[in-house]
Amino acid sequence: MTSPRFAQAVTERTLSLNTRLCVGLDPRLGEYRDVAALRQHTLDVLEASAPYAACVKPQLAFFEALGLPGFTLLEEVCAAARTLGLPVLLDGKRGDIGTTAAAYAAGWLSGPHAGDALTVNPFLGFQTLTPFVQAARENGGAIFVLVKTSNPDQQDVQGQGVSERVAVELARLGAEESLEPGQYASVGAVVGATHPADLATFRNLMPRALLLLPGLGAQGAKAGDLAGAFHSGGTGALASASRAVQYAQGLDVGAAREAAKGLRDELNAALGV
Ligand SMILES: O=C(O)c1cc(=O)[nH]c(=O)n1[C@@H]1O[C@H](COP(=O)(O)O)[C@@H](O)[C@H]1O
Repeated sequence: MTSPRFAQAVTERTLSLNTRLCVGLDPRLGEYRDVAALRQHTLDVLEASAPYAACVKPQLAFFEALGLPGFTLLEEVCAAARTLGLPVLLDGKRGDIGTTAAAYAAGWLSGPHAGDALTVNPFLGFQTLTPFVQAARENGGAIFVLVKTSNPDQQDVQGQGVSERVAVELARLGAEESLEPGQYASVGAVVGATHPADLATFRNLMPRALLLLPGLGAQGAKAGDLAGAFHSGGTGALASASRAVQYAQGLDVGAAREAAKGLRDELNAALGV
């Protein structure tokens, strides 16, 4: 097992740049006149928001929807992020049985389009997480497993204690890793920023997991409500916004930069850091 490089890089960036913001890239073809314009704007938003971001989270669905040009753009985004020093968390929410899970893990955590981390769906059972956990640990990468998603109807499937059961399993996986104080495991968790009342509970259930908190901005979550997800000093969680940055004011890249800066500042103000 190598040291959890992704978690470490994010934490170092959080502390050195004083930011807990994850910038999501969800490039929607309908916003642009063509793929070339989408490509340029996506790369411009990445560069403009990078100084305020602890990591970047490309949503694979929007790249896959473009076909081959989408995969080319994804490679460009990953390369640009690395140049900017930004860790890349691919949002794919993958999950499947046995060898298929292994193929997803190989593809997205070590293949040609790989990121540093990947979101993973645990619905098929805890054993199906194993190839993802192994790949993350072998590469020093990370996975972020869905615990309680940001959408209101998550309750249909994730209610009745299911989210808590997943959290307990992720805590068990995290405890397998030998970590220095202040380090986070290669197994993280997704907990919607739209559930502020539950954040402290999940923080306590998974003390060594980095928490990804999507839903900031467009889904109504407020930076001021997220303190329960963080450890003292403002580490341990990443609040994520996609549309609220990328399309803050249409395709205005300056507005995207200001939106990222504003969210970073609001998060810091709420945490007193
Ligand atoms: O894993 C995610 O990032 C994720 C989990 C979740 O519970 N809710 C959620 O919205 N997301 C993703 O985060 C992004 C949210 O986009 P905005 O609502 O525009 O910020 C989308 O790419 C979603 O797929």
